[in-house]
Amino acid sequence: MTPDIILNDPFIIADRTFTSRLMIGTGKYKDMEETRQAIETSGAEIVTLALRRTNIGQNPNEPNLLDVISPEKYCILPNTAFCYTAEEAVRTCRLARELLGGHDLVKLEVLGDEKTLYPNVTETLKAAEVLINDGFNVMVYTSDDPLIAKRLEDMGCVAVMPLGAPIGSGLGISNPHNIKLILENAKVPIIVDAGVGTPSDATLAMELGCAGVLMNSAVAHAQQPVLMAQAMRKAVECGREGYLAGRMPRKAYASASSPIEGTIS
Ligand SMILES: CC(=O)[C@@H](O)[C@H](O)COP(=O)(O)O
Repeated sequence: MTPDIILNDPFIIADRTFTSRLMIGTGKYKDMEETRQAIETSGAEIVTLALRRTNIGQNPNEPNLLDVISPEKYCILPNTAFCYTAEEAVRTCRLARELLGGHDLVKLEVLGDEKTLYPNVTETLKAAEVLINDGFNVMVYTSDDPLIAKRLEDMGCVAVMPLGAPIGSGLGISNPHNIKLILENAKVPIIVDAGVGTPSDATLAMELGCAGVLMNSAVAHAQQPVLMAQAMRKAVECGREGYLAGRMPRKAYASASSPIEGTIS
């Protein structure tokens, strides 16, 4: 039987309710079929794509990802990967809105350099302001700096997405303490985006209290992407359930598993 606490645990982004807290990218797969299978197996409902590298209708003669990942089935989240200035990111979001018939949920990422793919926070703040004023619902990729995360929330971003580690690194969550600090003051969903390498990384993010996890490389570059998609689905669910259940207190000393108190007589 599913406990009520799980049944009453909606994941809401920009007034839309989702069941899955795993969000997944579409890059780096062997082919479209593998992309389709992995995404379906992951159970993700929000699927992100880099508009600058993915054809969703800009090139009518090329295969269109939306033929495989249908907007009727998934919430498509266009992202601004490969944008290095606020201006490029804003232009990319506007193009996405046009191509997707007015869809206004976007993932903003403005990158600093090609080596680290770290967010350029100054340009991210600029772009977020323009996009919010233009009516977009902005989910924003950012550093794990708690002050910047709060500022992005206060500006009106609908979700704040601190990195776990650099995009594509698979290094896991390098600074869980910062993620905790971000979570402490957050009123919007905090989603770890980037750097997840293993299911246990995803579980940790969820156990910390994150609302969700967004990943791409850990699934697409696994030796068995579809199997990894399944593992990630379970890992995110498992971490969420563990978070809601509440961990036992840590103790400095042992405590017998069958103590006298509480013995059933
Ligand atoms: C897919 C996406 O939107 C990116 O932010 C990023 O690619 C995710 O990072 P990983 O590939 O490290 O999971």
